[in-house]
Amino acid sequence: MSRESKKTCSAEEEDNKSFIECAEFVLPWLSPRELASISLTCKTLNSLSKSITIRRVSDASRNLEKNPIPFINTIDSEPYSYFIYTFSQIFSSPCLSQSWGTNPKRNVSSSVSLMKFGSNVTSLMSDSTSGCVCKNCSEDTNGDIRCPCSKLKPLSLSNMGSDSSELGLMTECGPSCDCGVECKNRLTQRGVSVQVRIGKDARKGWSLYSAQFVPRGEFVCEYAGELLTTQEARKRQKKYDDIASTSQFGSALLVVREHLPSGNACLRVNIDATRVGNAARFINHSCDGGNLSTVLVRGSGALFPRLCFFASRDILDGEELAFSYGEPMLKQNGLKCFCGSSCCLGALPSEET
Ligand SMILES: C[S@@+](CC[C@H](N)C(=O)[O-])C[C@H]1O[C@@H](n2cnc3c(N)ncnc32)[C@H](O)[C@@H]1O
Repeated sequence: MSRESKKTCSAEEEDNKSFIECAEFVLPWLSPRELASISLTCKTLNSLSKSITIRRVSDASRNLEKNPIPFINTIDSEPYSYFIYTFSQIFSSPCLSQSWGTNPKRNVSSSVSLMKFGSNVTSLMSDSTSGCVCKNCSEDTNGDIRCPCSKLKPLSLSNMGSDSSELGLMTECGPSCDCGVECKNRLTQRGVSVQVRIGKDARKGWSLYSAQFVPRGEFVCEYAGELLTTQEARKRQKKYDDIASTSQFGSALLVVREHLPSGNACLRVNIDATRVGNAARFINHSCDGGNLSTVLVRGSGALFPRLCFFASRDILDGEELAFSYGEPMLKQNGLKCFCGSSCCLGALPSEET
């Protein structure tokens, strides 16, 4: 090979390298449809798109959780479910975006969105004076947390129209406390705490399974998503109902009501995990209450409580995770329930939002 053609060749290689680098940066921001269409334009982009799909399938959490959360679909050809990942609740915003499937060897990660979501979470504060000044709240010999933040008086609660006794209340250190994320009184603030995987069921769609033994009482995960005003929640629910009436579509909008002991509703929290959420958006309903209990967790200085799931009994490795979406108030166009429990009522609970 002449010196001239060697030179041209290495210039081409350089061009190709920067093309791939540029594509590696841009492609993880694309939706599955955009990724599929761009993969048709050239061989290089096709193989890059395939590797991005493989990375997406291997971890729904985009490296944001301690353990990867893989998708396993043996039912049809949909490789993964596309949504924006957040490990806690965030204020809704029309223009959220997040990359997914970047090459872990390159220094292009989801950290931009993580920072964005992180600041969004801390801005959900009521005041900065109610927290503790402990440096790291510790447990006493009985296993109780020694911290003023874990001693707030519980309110009585109800969620999604269900019986008030079903929803517990916990208080933790929050954004206005001095202690850090490793504090013992921040059990529910470190993301999904057990190993899980997302599988597909022929009738229920995507479902969340435990990938380890989980003892009764253990914290599993938060129900993360967009916090909506009631007006926005009603608007979205209507849109979701319309879509569900003509196609197989599962929304993930939960309404939680917090009551005063008198029984009058005092706070309503609308969490929509349909577009932005975490692994909990894949937890299906079970008429027998499933294996998860719901607990509202209030953090000192936080404006809104967070909805968290704890194991209501021992959960075996491979078991599907489920909870009760609430009382069945059957609508004419209500979705069929396939929970398979002996007390199944045949329809999913659906409340007027
Ligand atoms: C929070 S999402 C759960 C994840 C959902 N399966 C998916 O594919 O994304 C709620 C939706 O899942 C479906 N679903 C949940 N529990 C179900 C059940 N027991 N039987 C049938 N469908 C169920 C319904 O479509 C419901 O609107």
